[in-house]
Amino acid sequence: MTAPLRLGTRGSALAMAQSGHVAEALTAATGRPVELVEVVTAGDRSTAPVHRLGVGVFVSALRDALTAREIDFAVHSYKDLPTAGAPGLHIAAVPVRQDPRDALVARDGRTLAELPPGARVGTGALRRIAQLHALGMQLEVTPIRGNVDTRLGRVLGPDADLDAVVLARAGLARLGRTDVITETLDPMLMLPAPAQGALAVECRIDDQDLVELLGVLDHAPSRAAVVAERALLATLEAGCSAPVAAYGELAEGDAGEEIYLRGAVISPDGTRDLRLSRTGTPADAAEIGKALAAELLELGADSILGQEGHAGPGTQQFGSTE
Ligand SMILES: NCc1[nH]cc(CCC(=O)O)c1CC(=O)O
Repeated sequence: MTAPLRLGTRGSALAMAQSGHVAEALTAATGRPVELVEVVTAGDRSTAPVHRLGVGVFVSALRDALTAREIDFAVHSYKDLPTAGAPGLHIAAVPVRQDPRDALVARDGRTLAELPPGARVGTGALRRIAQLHALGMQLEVTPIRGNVDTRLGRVLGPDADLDAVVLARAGLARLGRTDVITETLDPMLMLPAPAQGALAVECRIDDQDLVELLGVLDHAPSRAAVVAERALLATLEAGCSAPVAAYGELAEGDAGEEIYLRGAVISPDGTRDLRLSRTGTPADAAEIGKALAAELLELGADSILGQEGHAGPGTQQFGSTE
């Protein structure tokens, strides 16, 4: 019998759920047993605000464990990965992406349009804060953090102090909690984070057999969309905490399969809101992302990103939460 493959994971409910799904899918496709190995990250041990720690702390402990050969592969929420890759490591698969849209969980079953002026809406990500302000609804946007249950408790719990929270639909779906969603937000109102809803399955690049084995989980359309969205983010030299949104959709066009990429850069107070889109073939995903970012820069995206909250090139791993 072959030894089980060691899948390193954080211990949070969300991380365990998505690692468990990937483990099951891999065993189903290849017959190889997989065991989950919990890796405790500095981010899990600390209660400091994530914008001070940076989401990089969640990722780097897993990458250290990979490099040290303590685990064979790891599953990350793709949107939490810094745009710079890790030396010696390789993203062997981008599995089928979940619905990348954001979700509203509001009291009394309300939709976004039903929230009155002054309604208190909690969210951690600058990208969401900026887009909520840009709606011009006089929402009182409150920064929150914590795991999914903690955030939901701010609206649904006995000590609820908020009227609504906005969080990724994919996270709720992986935890089996889509029942609490009162509205899945249209990307016209709330464009998702680059790579939201996608996972990255990473291993050592010199582990040739494993690179190939994990490849069975790769979903080409999901990878193309993520490549386009992340190329946009990287070209803007923005990190996963910046008020940058991107969403690539694949559809059958006149000239075969096409990718429709939308991108946005919004000032945290919502007063400046640049949105553009671009179409091309999935094979050109990275070029589409770069070109769209270049257009946004021509319109002044860099002056928005220079404002508060932009980590800047080289320091993106210390950005705040998305
Ligand atoms: N850093 C938070 C984070 N990272 C990944 C997800 C789940 C969604 C996804 O995988 O994109 C979440 C929660 C959220 O944004 O509400």
